[in-house]
Amino acid sequence: MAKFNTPSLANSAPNTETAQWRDYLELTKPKVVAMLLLTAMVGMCLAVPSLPPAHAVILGLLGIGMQSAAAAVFNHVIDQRIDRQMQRTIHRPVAKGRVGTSQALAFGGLLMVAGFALLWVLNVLVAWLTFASLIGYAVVYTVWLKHATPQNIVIGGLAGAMPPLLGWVAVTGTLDPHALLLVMLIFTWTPPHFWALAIHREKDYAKAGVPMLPVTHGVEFTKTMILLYTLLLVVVGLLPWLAGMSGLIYLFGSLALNLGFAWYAWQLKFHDRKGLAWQTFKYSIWHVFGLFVALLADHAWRAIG
Ligand code: HEM
Ligand SMILES: CC(C)=CCC/C(C)=C/CC/C(C)=C/COP(=O)(O)OP(=O)(O)O
Repeated sequence: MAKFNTPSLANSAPNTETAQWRDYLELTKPKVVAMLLLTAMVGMCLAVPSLPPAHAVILGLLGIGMQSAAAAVFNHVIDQRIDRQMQRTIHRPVAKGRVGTSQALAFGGLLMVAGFALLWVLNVLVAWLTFASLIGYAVVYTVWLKHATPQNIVIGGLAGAMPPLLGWVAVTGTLDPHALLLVMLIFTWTPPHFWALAIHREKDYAKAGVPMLPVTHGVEFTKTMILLYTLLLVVVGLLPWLAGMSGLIYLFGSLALNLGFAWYAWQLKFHDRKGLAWQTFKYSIWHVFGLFVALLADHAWRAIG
């Protein structure tokens, strides 16, 4: 059994370069947070028959965005040692020492408190649920799950899947089963999204001693899991339509996107070629974007129709 690393802040890199504002922006994982905010906004729009109130949209997106960004900053601090061991992450601001651990913690702390306060103004439920997601990603996933089990990203994926529900609660102040269907979509999407990348970067994870599925169970098994999850996604993708939450625009949009993802996964499993795992990962990002745009377009069409 291989020995896997546990996180530690020891062995910090010397602070040899000066931090720039771009380094602080990078710490927040801006593209990931932008996608999380799109899913949150779709949750807000689907929560009400017409347009959600402007103050809930503005405060909600700011608060969810700041808390997500804070979680990403804490992830950089906690992961700095493994980030230094992987080609993909070696140049990150904390790993390289351009931003010190205390500066990053202060920056993350500020975002966390400000984000929590903004959401608290909206309603207590959204403030606590968003904070729980932050803890889920920054502490439960990054500190513990990531190093404990190859199911790390399946369980930890719940935090990243929460924003549509958070957006929904920001607007209504209550939990609704329809919002859980949106969470299920991202929850099922996350394993093929990440494992495609993990196959492409398998050596990085092996070197850093992180027990990702391709490292612990091999690439072939991981490809089978990717295929199974994309097939499951085809089924889960039908639920918003079956539940009457979304109409035909969503149904056909999601079927096309989900079958496209399953096709990539099939190729990866049975007709792999150089670079296909990376292409599958890239597809997953356009896929989740398209899926939530389809939900939004469908909702808008039904609202004006
Ligand atoms: C536990 C759950 C997740 C894991 C482990 C994960 C993992 C990753 C990793 C490692 C990357 C970096 C790839 C690179 O360096 O090029 C990435 C990129 C990305 N992920 Fe995820 N992800 C998760 C959830 C999500 C969610 C929920 C979303 C949004 C709905 C998302 C959206 C993105 C986007 C947009 C990128 C591209 C970022 C860029 O190009 O800078 N991810 N993901
Ligand atoms: C409040 C709230 C909704 C919190 C969720 C925040 C958040 C940024 C979720 C995205 C998940 C993600 C990018 C995981 C990758 O982490 P990784 O450490 O495996 O990847 P890395 O090696 O690229 O850092």
